[in-house]
Amino acid sequence: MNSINGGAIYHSPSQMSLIDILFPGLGSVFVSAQQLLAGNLDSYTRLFCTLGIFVIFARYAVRYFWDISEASTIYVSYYDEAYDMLVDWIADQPFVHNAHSLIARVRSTQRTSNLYSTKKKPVTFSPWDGSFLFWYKGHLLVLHCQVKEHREDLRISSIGLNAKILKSLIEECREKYLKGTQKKVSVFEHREGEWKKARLRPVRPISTVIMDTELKNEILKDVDEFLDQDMQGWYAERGIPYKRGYLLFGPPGTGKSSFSLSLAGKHELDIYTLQLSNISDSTLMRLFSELPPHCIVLLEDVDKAGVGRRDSVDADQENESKSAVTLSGLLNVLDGVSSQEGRILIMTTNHIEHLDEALIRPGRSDKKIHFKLADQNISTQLFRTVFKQLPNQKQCNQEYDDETIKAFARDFASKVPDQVFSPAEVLSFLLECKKSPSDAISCVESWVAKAKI
Ligand SMILES: Nc1ncnc2c1ncn2[C@@H]1O[C@H](COP(=O)(O)OP(=O)(O)OP(=O)(O)O)[C@@H](O)[C@H]1O
Repeated sequence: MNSINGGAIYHSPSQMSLIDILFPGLGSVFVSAQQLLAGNLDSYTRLFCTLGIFVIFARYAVRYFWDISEASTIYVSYYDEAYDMLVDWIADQPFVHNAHSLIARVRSTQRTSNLYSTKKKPVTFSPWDGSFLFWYKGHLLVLHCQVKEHREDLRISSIGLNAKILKSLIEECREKYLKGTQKKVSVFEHREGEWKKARLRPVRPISTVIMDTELKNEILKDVDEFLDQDMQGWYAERGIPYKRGYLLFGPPGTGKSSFSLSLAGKHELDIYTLQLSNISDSTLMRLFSELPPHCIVLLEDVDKAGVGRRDSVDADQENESKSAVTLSGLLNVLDGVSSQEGRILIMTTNHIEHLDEALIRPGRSDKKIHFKLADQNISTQLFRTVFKQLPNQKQCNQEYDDETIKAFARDFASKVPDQVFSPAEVLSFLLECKKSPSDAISCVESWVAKAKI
């Protein structure tokens, strides 16, 4: 109900709030319009009221025009890497600062440029759950963010039926993203049955993974050959599935995961990693069918999943409660047509003896690589890795030249018993003494004595 008192117009509160709920901002437009019509405002107030009405109507008009006009749209699913590309690009756009609905993320894994940020817990903002207008190369575009069950799908629209400008935007996002992920390995994990990029890891040079040199070269050559450009055709002509499998086995801390990551970095491949202990056969099948061509699939600790030896009844029963993936489910996936061509499978285990023969036979595990505890050679190389002189870096041990470090390394290694400590343990000790190679040598015997107890 309206009432007029001394020239002022009042609306009943319930009426105004209903208008505001249905059309945010429109209530105040009505008030201003009524006051204008009543003609009881001074000239400044009238000007402000007119401008206010114009702005608010313009906002509704743009939205209305957008809705009725023909628009081109590109949809980007949360589970597609294009989502990461777009979100990474959006976070740097000026329109983010004016967005009315934002999500704050601490060191989001999607962002590429924050990887080495020195700021503690950097927060990034992205538009969230709403529609946002922005200009791109002279075109007015709208970004729609739709939140569904804690995830968000994105849509970008432009006026007109030609999607060229949208494609050009996505291409720009892709280029920026690829620049940001250079010299890094993208690690994908499964989330709710879909692959999702979980993190970016810096490429670790394969030379820093210390193992038997001959064995390392043999594996690297095998992978090089497999990934050779002509190889896909070679396999196809012979009707052999184009895939390769490696089983890395050995005690914890011997470099199996490090080797897998380095290999991915060397060949610029992404890693798709799976813990078999928390997925079902059908999810496994689906995830394998969605792998891109040319990637590394890393199945870590396969012995811990429910895929132990068939002849071990106790182990099977114990495993059944731990995992929904069955041995036959895994074998089907490894052999099946759903497995992408050109994929490299790496399985790791601390207990090769717990694995079924079927899983480790050639064709599924083409090469079995034993990662061993540290011997003299590995200890020597680890020492040299920690204390080597690097150009353009502030050195902790500038007083020692390469020859001296080599001699120290031999001395150090002679004091570390063979096949007792993992490379991870030796490395951890060396890092404690990283400022002084001579301390490493003088303290190693007492460390060995203590660590062996
Ligand atoms: N052979 C090695 N050469 C260089 N560094 C190594 C080596 N082995 C282990 N390390 C170091 O030890 C740490 C643990 O290694 P990693 O995770 O690769 O071992 P793993 O064999 O995969 O262990 P797990 O079986 O427990 O998964 C890493 O930080 C890595 O740098």
